[in-house]
Amino acid sequence: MKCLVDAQQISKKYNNRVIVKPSDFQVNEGSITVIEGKSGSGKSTFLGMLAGLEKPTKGRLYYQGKSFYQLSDEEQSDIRGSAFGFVFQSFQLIPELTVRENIELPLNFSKEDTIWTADNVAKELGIDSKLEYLPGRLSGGEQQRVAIARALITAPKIIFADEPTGNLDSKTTKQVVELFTQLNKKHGIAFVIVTHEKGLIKETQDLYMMENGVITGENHV
Ligand SMILES: Nc1ncnc2c1ncn2[C@@H]1O[C@H](COP(=O)(O)OP(=O)(O)OP(=O)(O)O)[C@@H](O)[C@H]1O
Repeated sequence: MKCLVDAQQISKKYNNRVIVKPSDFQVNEGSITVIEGKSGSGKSTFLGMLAGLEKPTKGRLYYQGKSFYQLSDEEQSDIRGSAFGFVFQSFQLIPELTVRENIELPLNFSKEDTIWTADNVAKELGIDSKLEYLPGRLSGGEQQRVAIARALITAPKIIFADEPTGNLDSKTTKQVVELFTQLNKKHGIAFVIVTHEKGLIKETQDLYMMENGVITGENHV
């Protein structure tokens, strides 16, 4: 299995407070990785470091063999824009833009060609009838599907999801989880999901726990 992201002894401190202790971590092509932990355990910070959004205080992060945080800002944004997709708890859709415009936003930041269009990605996620709506008219579950469509449109290798079901009821949570596993199986997209919910994804082989900035669990490299 090919390793996409290889973190070596990454750690984070804020004002001398250790938020994430030095950790090694790998994300493999086509894998589903889940990191469970309580609020404040350091999950979002850890995910941000893996996703190239937050520079570790110490340690190295390699993306396909390149030392990510030693690349130029432009090279870093190119990788984030083309190879990574992001899904957040609060959806982070732009209320003034239509669903179609929200989905197409990342295309402005990606240099790579993509196989997806707003139409076919929306169809895949069952929101094709909502493309011309503003996000405010959609339910929470539908809004998260729009956010997933937006993450998908650049055909990323990895989608990083920070509490993606945190604002959803249990039925919608199940649907979103099914969608992730379906996208993983069908398109080989890797997912890294942080959550406070235990047992969110049963299919995962890569389950970790985060507690007080320490990550535990077995990495199936
Ligand atoms: N930019 C920052 N400056 C200072 N402290 C920060 C910063 N970002 C995070 N922290 C602190 O780091 C700790 C871990 O935060 P983090 O968001 O990573 O945890 P989490 O497990 O994702 O929690 P939650 O699920 O509540 O978001 C918290 O105590 C938080 O206050």
